[in-house]
Amino acid sequence: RKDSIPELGVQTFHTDELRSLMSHIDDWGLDTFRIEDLSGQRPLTAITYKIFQERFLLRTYAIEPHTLISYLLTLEDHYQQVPYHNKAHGADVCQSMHVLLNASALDGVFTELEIMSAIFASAVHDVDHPGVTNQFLINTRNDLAIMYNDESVLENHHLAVAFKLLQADERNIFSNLAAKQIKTLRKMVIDMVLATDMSKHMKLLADLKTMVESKKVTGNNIIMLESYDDRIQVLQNMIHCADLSNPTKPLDIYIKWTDRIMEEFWRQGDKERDLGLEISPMCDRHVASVEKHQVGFIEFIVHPLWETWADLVYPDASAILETLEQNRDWYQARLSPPSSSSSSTTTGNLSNSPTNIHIVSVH
Ligand SMILES: COc1ccc(C2=NN(C3CCN(c4nc(N)nc5ccccc45)CC3)C(=O)[C@@H]3CC=CC[C@H]23)cc1OC
Ligand SMILES: [Mg+2]
Ligand SMILES: [Zn+2]
Repeated sequence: RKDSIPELGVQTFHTDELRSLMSHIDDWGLDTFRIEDLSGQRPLTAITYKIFQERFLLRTYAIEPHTLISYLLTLEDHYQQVPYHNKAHGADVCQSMHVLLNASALDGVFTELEIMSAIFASAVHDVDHPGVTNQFLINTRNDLAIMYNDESVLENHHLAVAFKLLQADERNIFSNLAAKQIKTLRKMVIDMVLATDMSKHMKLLADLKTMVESKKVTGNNIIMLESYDDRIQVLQNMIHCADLSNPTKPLDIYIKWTDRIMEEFWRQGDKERDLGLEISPMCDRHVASVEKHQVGFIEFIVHPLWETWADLVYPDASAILETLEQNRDWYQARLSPPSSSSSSTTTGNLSNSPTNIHIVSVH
């Protein structure tokens, strides 16, 4: 083929800066937003291509670079332009999964095929997300809810789109895998993406806690996973952790994700208001309590999950848990009215970075 692939997989006017950023692909807290800007709005293609190269997956599975780029560009184009569940989120969860897979407690635990399945599942896990919840699709009798009988409607749709895109020869990155490998990969990807439905959260967490209590490790603290059920359960919790990793990232990055999810929830609330439907939790922009929602999200969902994950892979996720607790304290501090002698009030958009908050004293 004549048209050669650019070094970083995407056309960019900032090759040096993008190359430098991509050299931090193994780091927690990689700035996905910066990569989105430097990659010509192709964060998912740039990040996933880099991870496939870094893990030698193109060589191991005889994947043609053109084919991988063609699949990734098309996949990326099928992420909708919604505030949060867009291609930048897909790229972020993919890179977060890549880092989680590098935990030393998981050294040599997963096969190459399981690793490729996890990276692929993360990259595709929210493709064609319409920016509304499963409950909204069910309540409005959306075609997708009819198609999937109200069960994990979005997650089933993401999977169907991801696998349909593989059917074109020029995009079939798994064309050189053995039939059995394709069968195994397909099952694992389905099991992982279906596990990103928040309605599965409590069961996932309960099973993870049970696994931690009965944890079996080798001499050098590497986890032993005998059955498929144990192996897929850990992979399901990993993609779930990656999907719920925003509050564990550096504060300035976390705040940007919060701004995006709130705008997406508020747009859903606007639709519900217009339709005369009850406005879903956190979706009413006229009763915005962004800080309260973040503290609740961390207290009830994110921290219990990450605390359990940190137990399983101890001590690998300890620093991540530390950042999560600091970020929770930051939002918590913004909750209580500023305690000062003169009554004072805060103005400006509370959920912005700290520098944007002006505390003025009102007499
Ligand atoms: C950065 O900030 C966020 C990022 C993602 C999400 C996400 N939120 N959720 C749900 C989570 C639980 N929710 C709560 N509902 C009810 N009634 N009460 C609650 C009380 C306290 C906390 C949560 C809830 C409903 C929404 C998804 O389903 C998204 C899709 C998949 C993964 C996570 C996403 C939320 C964020 O901040 C709130
Ligand atoms: Mg999802
Ligand atoms: Zn997601």
